[in-house]
Amino acid sequence: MNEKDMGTDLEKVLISKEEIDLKLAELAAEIDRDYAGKDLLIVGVLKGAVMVMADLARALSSDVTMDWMAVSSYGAGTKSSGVVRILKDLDTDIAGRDVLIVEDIIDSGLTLSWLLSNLSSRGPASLRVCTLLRKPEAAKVDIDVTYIGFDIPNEFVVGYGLDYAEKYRNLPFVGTLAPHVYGG
Ligand SMILES: O=P(O)(O)OC[C@H]1O[C@H](OP(=O)(O)OP(=O)(O)O)[C@H](O)[C@@H]1O
Ligand code: HPA
Ligand SMILES: [Mg+2]
Repeated sequence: MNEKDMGTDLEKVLISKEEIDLKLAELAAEIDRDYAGKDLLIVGVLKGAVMVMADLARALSSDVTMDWMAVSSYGAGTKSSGVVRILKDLDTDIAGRDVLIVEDIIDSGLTLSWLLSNLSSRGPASLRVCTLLRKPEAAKVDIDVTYIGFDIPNEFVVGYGLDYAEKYRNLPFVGTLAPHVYGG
């Protein structure tokens, strides 16, 4: 294991910090190009997207504004409950704004599907999604995602914002958890 010693909890590093940095630089260049001349608002979905937001925002050359929404659908387990709760709403009125939702992961897609319908009802000029990770095999709903970092296998991952029972978010890479940690 590199960078931080997480003992035997982690099984393997799936995506290294270097791979994440390179990918975010590519995505930022695309976003800069696509929104040139626009007044983009990026919306991070707390808490998982904190690292992606922080690093993506710094990789962008354009001026953007940032806001946050907190929703939760996972609780302490490894499965989405499908019930999404707003824990913190946006401070910004997004009517007429170009909005880009930034996520750490699309797993079942239930969180984002709910969020997209919630935010689109507020009348943004445009609404798109950027996610670092996506699990194509886990999708329960089809979501149109414009900016995707990595498609990953259907395994529970942690690190770089992603948690298991609120732990491991501060790992600088994305890794898989050893089954004994979650009783697998
Ligand atoms: O596609 P889905 O199956 O809906 O899963 C993806 C969502 O689940 C996680 O958030 P969570 O609700 O666990 O809260 P957190 O961001 O605070 O960890 C993750 O950060 C995504 O927001
Ligand atoms: O694989 C995952 N890991 C951590 N949090 C998550 N939320 C959805 N999928 C995941
Ligand atoms: Mg989240």
